[in-house]
Amino acid sequence: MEEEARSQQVTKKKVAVLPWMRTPVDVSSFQNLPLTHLPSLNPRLEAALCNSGFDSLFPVQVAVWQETMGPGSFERDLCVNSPTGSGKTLAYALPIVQILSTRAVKCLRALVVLPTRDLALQVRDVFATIAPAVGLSVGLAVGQSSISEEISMLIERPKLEAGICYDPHHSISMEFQSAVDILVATPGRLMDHINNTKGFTLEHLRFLVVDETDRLLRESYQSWLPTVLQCTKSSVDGLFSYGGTSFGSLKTIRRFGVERGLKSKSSPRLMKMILSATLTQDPSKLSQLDLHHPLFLTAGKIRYKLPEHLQSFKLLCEPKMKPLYLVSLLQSLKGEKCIVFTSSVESTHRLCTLLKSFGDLGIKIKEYSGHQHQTMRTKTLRAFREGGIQVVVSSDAMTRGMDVEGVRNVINYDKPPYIKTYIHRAGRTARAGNSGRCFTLLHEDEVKQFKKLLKKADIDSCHVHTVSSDSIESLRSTYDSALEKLKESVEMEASKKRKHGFKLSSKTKSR
Ligand SMILES: Nc1ncnc2c1ncn2[C@@H]1O[C@H](COP(=O)(O)OP(=O)(O)OP(=O)(O)O)[C@@H](O)[C@H]1O
Repeated sequence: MEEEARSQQVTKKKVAVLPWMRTPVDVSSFQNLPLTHLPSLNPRLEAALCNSGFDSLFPVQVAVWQETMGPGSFERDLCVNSPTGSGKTLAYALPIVQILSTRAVKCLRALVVLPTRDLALQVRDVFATIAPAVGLSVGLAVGQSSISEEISMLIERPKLEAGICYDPHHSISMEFQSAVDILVATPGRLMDHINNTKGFTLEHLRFLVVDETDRLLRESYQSWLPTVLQCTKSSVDGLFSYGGTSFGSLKTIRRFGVERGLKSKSSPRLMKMILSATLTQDPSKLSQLDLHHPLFLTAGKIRYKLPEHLQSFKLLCEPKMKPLYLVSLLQSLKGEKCIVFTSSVESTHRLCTLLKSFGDLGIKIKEYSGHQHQTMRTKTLRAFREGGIQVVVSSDAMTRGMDVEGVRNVINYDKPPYIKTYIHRAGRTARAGNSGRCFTLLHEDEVKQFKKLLKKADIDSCHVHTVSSDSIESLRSTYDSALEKLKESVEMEASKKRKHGFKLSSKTKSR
C-alpha cells in the first residue's frame, strides 16, 4: 500500500513518460476477429479454441498476435496496457503456444510469472486448453503441493541403464530434462527451483511473461526479477555471476549459440511481454525489466480505462449504517454473483461473520482473504465458480486478475484508496464484453475524494443508487442481534487465540 501511495505521488508530480510510451499501438483501433480470418493460425490450435468456446479473438489478442507473428516479430519486447477482462491471458498464451509448437525437443521455453497462486492456476488452465493440441506441456510452480511432488512434475530424471544405481552426488553430470515446455509460476516458488532444483534451467527460455507487472514490480520476492534476467542472459563461459558472487552450481544460465533441438540455428532472443490493466509508466520501475526496444500497446488515450459495459454507482450512508445498507443491497440483487471488497483481512473476517449473523438471508456467503489457508481459498473459489456461493467477501486478495464467470456485481464496502484499486476491483465484473455494476458505499465526507478518484479514469458522473428505507427499517432489529452475535464470536476467537498462544509458548519453554 505504501508503495502504491508513493507511486501515486510520483504520478502527481507528472514524471516524464518514456519516449517509447509516447507512440503506442492503439488496441482500440482493432476489432474482434473470427479465428478463421486470423493469419497463419495453426489449425490444431483453432480447433482447440473452438472446442473451448472461442470462435473469435478480442482486439488486444489480435493486436498482440500481429506484433508477435507479423513481420519484425521478436525484434521488440511488448508492454500491454489493456482493461480488465479484455483477454490479456490468451493474448500472450496463443502466440507463445503457436511459436513453440514447432519445437523438436522438450525443454523449458516459456516462463509466466504471476503474483498469486490462484492467478497462476487460472493462467495454467488457459494454457492447458490450447498447449496439448500441439503436443506442448504446461507446468505449475506455486507451492500448492510439496516441493518434491512439484519437482517430479517439472523435471524428468535421467533414465538409468538396468543395474546402474542413481547416485545423487554425481547427478550433475547426468542429463536431467524438463518435463514441461511452459511454466506458470509465482516468484517465491520459482526462486526455490532456480536455487535448489537439479536440472531446472532457464537456459532455453524464449519467452518471459510478467503478468500483473505493476503488482509484481512492487515486491522484490527474493530478487526474483534480477535473478531470472541474469539466468536468461547469454553467456559464453557458462558461469553465472550475480551480485559479485559466482554460482557455478546454478545450471540455469542461458546458453550462447545453438539451441537444443534446433541445431545450427543461433539461440533466438528472449522476448519479454509485460501486461496489466494499470501498467506502470514509472521509468525507474520499468528499467528493472531491461526491456529491448519495447513496443507499447494500449487501449486508447486514457491511461486507466474501465470495461465498456461497466456501470458505476455510489450508495450514500452513515458509517454505522453500512452493514444494513449492504444487506439491503445484497437482498435487492436477489442472489446474483457478487464480490464485496473491504479494506483489510480483519474487516473481511468481521464483515463476513456479521453478515452470517443476520440469519438466513437466502444467500450463501463466504470470505476470501490472504489470512486463510490456501486449501480454504481454493475451496471457496471453486464453490463460487460453480455457483454454490453467491457472495464472496474479500480483502484485496481477489482484486487482481481473478476471473469468475457470472459475477454481475462488485461492491466496495470500503472506498478503494487509489484509482488502480478501483479499476482492478471493479474489473472483476463486466468481463469479456459482458455488463456489470460496481457499487461503492460512501459517507458524505468521502464523496469529494471519490469523485476525484474516478476523474483519473475519466469518469465524470457516478449515479447515486438508493435502497428502500422500508428494507432498512425491517432489518434494524436483526442488526442489533447480529451485532451481539458478532461480539460473542470475536470474543470466542480471541480466547481461542490466547489459549493457542499459551500452548505454543509452554511447548517452546519445555523444549
Ligand atoms: N477470444 C475470446 N472469446 C471469448 N471469451 C474470451 C476470449 N478471450 C478471453 N475470453 C474470456 O474473457 C475473460 C477475461 O479474460 P482474461 O482473464 O484474460 O482478462 P484480463 O485482460 O487478463 O483481465 P485482468 O486484467 O482482470 O486480469 C475470461 O473469462 C476469458 O475466458
